[in-house]
Amino acid sequence: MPTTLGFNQYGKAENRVVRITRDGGTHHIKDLNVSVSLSGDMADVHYSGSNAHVLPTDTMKNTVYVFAKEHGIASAEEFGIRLARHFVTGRDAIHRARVRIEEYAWERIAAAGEGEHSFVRRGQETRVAQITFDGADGAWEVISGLTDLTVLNSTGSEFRGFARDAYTTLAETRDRILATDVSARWRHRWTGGDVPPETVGRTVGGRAAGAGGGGGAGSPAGEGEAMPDWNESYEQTKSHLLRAFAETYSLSLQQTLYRMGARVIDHRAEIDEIRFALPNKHHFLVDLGPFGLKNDNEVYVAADRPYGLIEATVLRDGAEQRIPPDLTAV
Ligand SMILES: O=c1[nH]c(=O)c2[nH]c(=O)[nH]c2[nH]1
Repeated sequence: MPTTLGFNQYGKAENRVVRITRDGGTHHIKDLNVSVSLSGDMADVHYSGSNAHVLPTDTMKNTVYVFAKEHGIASAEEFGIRLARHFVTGRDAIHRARVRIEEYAWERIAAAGEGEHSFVRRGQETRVAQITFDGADGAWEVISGLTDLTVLNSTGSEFRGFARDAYTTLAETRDRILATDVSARWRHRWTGGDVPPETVGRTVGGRAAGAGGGGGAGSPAGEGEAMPDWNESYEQTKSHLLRAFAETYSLSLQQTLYRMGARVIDHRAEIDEIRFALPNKHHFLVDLGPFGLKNDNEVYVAADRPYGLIEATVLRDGAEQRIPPDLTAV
């Protein structure tokens, strides 16, 4: 039966890298989970088993660790850009690279008294980034985001006036708990331009680091948008999300979602699109009547499932919708 190879990519998933930067007795920590996927001229390995174009996934893993040593990790985005550019510009057979990164945050234990090298894992959100570089047109796509940013408003939320059918039993409420684990991805307008200096062709331990070739980044320096300050952009975006959640008097989680997205688009010029998946973490009032007690919005049961799942994209006017609908795929 005739068959053809469809879209394919390969890489090393979940390279866990912890980079310590020593500044005298003060240490800084970056803790990432990096997944690399490459695609390009890979028909032969699938059809005939020739590995001539196949850079081993083991090499990708090594590259992650060597780049962490040599360049440090200024931000997940910058690290991902450096890796994606290296793979695409370093080898003719690789046409496209996608680098996904999760970053786990650590906070200093201030009162440790043991020097500045003790940390406690921050229990808040996980920061994520996905960098895609297409060598054919030199286009970069940087999507940043976060998962599991858990937030709760203990009042200022209603849900009423909803559609009803024969199966509707939900009571209207003018005062409920609104809680969610924010999962959001935002796409930066930046698509190339002032990429940091090329590293392909430099030497590592006396050996050539890349397989030659390369040339510069995807787009000539100076063209296009300035590259954002990724860390500043992340912190500001997170802060706008939190403030919009807190400041919106909510008529539904859908409305709150839209306000959160619109606030980011309004305040952050570098972001064109933001997508959310917000579980509605229901809190139900406990019936304390059997005990002769009134429950004046004081005692709730936090249900873990089922949960409502509210998903939407908010776009700058004229921007294209490019973040995939399923956020677990980004
Ligand atoms: O904010 C909400 N949106 C809904 O669509 C919905 N549906 C539901 O049962 N409760 C809620 N709450």
